[in-house]
Amino acid sequence: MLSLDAAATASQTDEDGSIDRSSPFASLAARKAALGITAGVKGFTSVRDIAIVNVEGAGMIGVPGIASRAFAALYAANVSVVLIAQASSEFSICVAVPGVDGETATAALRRAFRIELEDQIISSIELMPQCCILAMVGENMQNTPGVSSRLFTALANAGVNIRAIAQGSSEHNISVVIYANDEVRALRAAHAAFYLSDYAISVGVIGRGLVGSTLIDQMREQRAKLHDLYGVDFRIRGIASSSRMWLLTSTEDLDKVDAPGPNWKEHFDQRAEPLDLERFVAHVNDGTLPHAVLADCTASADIGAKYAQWLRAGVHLVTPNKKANTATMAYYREIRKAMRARNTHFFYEANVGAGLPIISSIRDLLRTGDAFLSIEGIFSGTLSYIFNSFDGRAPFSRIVQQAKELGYTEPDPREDLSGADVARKVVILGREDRPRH
Ligand SMILES: NC(=O)C1=CN([C@@H]2O[C@H](COP(=O)(O)OP(=O)(O)OC[C@H]3O[C@@H](n4cnc5c(N)ncnc54)[C@H](OP(=O)(O)O)[C@@H]3O)[C@@H](O)[C@H]2O)C=CC1
Ligand SMILES: N[C@@H](CC=O)C(=O)O
Repeated sequence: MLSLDAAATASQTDEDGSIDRSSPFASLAARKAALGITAGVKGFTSVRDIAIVNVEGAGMIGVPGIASRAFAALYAANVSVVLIAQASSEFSICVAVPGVDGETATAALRRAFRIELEDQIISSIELMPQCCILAMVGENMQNTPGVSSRLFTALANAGVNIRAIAQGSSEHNISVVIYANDEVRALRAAHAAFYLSDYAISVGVIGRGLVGSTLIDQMREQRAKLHDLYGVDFRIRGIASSSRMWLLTSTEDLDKVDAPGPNWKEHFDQRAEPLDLERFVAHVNDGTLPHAVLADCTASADIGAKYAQWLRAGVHLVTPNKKANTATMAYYREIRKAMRARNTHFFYEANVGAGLPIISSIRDLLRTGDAFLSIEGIFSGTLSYIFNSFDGRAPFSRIVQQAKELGYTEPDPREDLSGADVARKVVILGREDRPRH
């Protein structure tokens, strides 16, 4: 049994009920608890090694005695029932039992309902092994609307599928049955949703050039502040270049790894292994942290072509890379479909205007009734620099070289010089004009 209790964090509230602000990070949960933001939830517990048995059939509807016979059969087989769920349609009854008793329970129920199974009154009695129960408990949850909704949303956002739900009318315990593999991810997501712990986010950075390195440095600089203000705990768990990757464990800190060298770039040089993109993504999204984010800081179309697959696997994406958003319309739509299917996010504000909030501003305007009349702007830092700097005295190639050194150009400056980069930005903005993709 794995249990995380809010009491540990709640103890950071002073005895007189005031909030201890001496430790800004540790006191976040206590601050939230004192403000009532934890919605009366005291903690979460998981019960491992559970199997569920589902008895299903339209012929059960309105027929008295089915539940009584089912439980009598389980009692006779000496199986203890841990959780019961039945929807008001009476179409199915689901019981959770200890994993070791799953086969026995299924066989006992099949024996008890042999005739109903033959007559198709009951259509199936199925065993679903390898589950666990996540229980949310708290006396003060009673009469607090929205508690279950917050739990279910958190689990959905973490990509955790709920297989059965039970809530006693006392409202002190809401239990959900989930796949055993999702246990850690679910516990962390549930805790974070009720501010009983931090939002731990597993981050993988693909591309460690100008943008990738700057992003990593900014995350390191901002980490403490984001943790304090929002309870967000970024863990960089992987960094990749075009040929190599460095995988960190979920507790390894980028600055305190067991490797010589004063900074992460040197650690990367010493510890990176040959790139295996599939393994890289699987490592970042290995389920030990509830949320996984990939930051694609390349200009690679091959990487962009993986977005739909990754979003469908429950990984969130953030990128300055324009290739995916300017691929075929079919692929553009596929990405949006994948996001909807798994509740994943795809953020690409830096596709146009670098650090300026152009895409979000346009979306705001479109959502509040404005419409595109035309798209005009200066879309290329590289071309602006060249036009402002070229006066015939220095060779054109030197000006382009300077633009590259200043970090304005694409990895391949021909993308800027040919106008392809500008065209991509305009396509990306134009495609924002179709809210129902
Ligand atoms: N520069 C800017 O001001 C802005 C840039 N952008 C966009 O940001 C992205 C990155 O630009 P920038 O940082 O300047 O480029 P860099 O050339 O500095 O870095 C690119 C990085 O991507 C890596 N890479 C390339 N292909 C792959 C691959 N297939 N798999 C894994 N890694 C790969 C490279 O690896 P290696 O180290 O092995 O070469 C390198 O580390 C581009 O899409 C660009 O359009 C967006 C807004 C502004
Ligand atoms: N190469 C681009 C920068 C990123 O989009 C430019 O010159 O504006």
